[in-house]
Amino acid sequence: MSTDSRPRTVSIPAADAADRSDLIRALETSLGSHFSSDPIVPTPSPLIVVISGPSGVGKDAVINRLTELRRNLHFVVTCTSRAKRPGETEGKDYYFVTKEQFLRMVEQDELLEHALVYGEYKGIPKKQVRELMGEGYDVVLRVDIQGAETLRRVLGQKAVFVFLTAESEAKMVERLVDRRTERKEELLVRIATAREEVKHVSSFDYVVVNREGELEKAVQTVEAIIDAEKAKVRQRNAVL
Ligand SMILES: Nc1ncnc2c1ncn2[C@@H]1O[C@H](COP(=O)(O)OP(=O)(O)OP(=O)(O)O)[C@@H](O)[C@H]1O
Repeated sequence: MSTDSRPRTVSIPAADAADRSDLIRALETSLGSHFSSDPIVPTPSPLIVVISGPSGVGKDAVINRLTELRRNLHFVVTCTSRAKRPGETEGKDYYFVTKEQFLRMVEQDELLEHALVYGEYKGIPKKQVRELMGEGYDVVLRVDIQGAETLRRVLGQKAVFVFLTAESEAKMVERLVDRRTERKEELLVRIATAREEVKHVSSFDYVVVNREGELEKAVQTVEAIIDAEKAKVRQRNAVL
């Protein structure tokens, strides 16, 4: 590569008639340096996407589809002390641990956030987030509203916070009921909690409505948010 950056007087061939590489070479010579193929802006930093919202709005459904579509996005599997539901897989949906194992992780400061939710512990292992981001992956964290508030305190603007909601309370309840994974007492608590939780939307960066039968559209909106975040001049640069 030439180090002499002084412009030279060269004759530049006519743009409409000249051979393409002759023209480029003459432009380079005239400007005193080669045209660099290096990226003009650095590769965007790995992103932490926090997806939250009331029970039954479709967080799992959105995240499952999102990670199918975006190879560079990894779901950070939460640890929980609750029992496995039918169809759930260890290490894919959750890491299922005993209460004692969970409390040991808390003691050893291994969790980014943790909470007691409907009588069971849930928490996000720091190690997994660090390792994935170290390998250049974007990560998606799935937390309830309480967890999102804790993460906002811990991470501030280092992560992007997305509030997912159904289009109405009625739709949200229908989804929860149709899922048939909660007993009636649990349903009551989840619905009462959801009524309070929707009031917290203002502390999020984005809100996405997951309308009945329109899961793909909700997923596309979250993808658009990630793309916009990647195009930001000032990146969030999360370092844990
Ligand atoms: N857009 C949609 N239209 C219709 N059904 C949906 C839509 N999105 C999700 N569902 C269904 O609604 C139910 C609840 O969704 P999901 O389990 O993903 O919610 P969640 O927010 O993860 O709930 P929780 O916090 O209680 O685990 C599931 O049976 C899911 O398949």
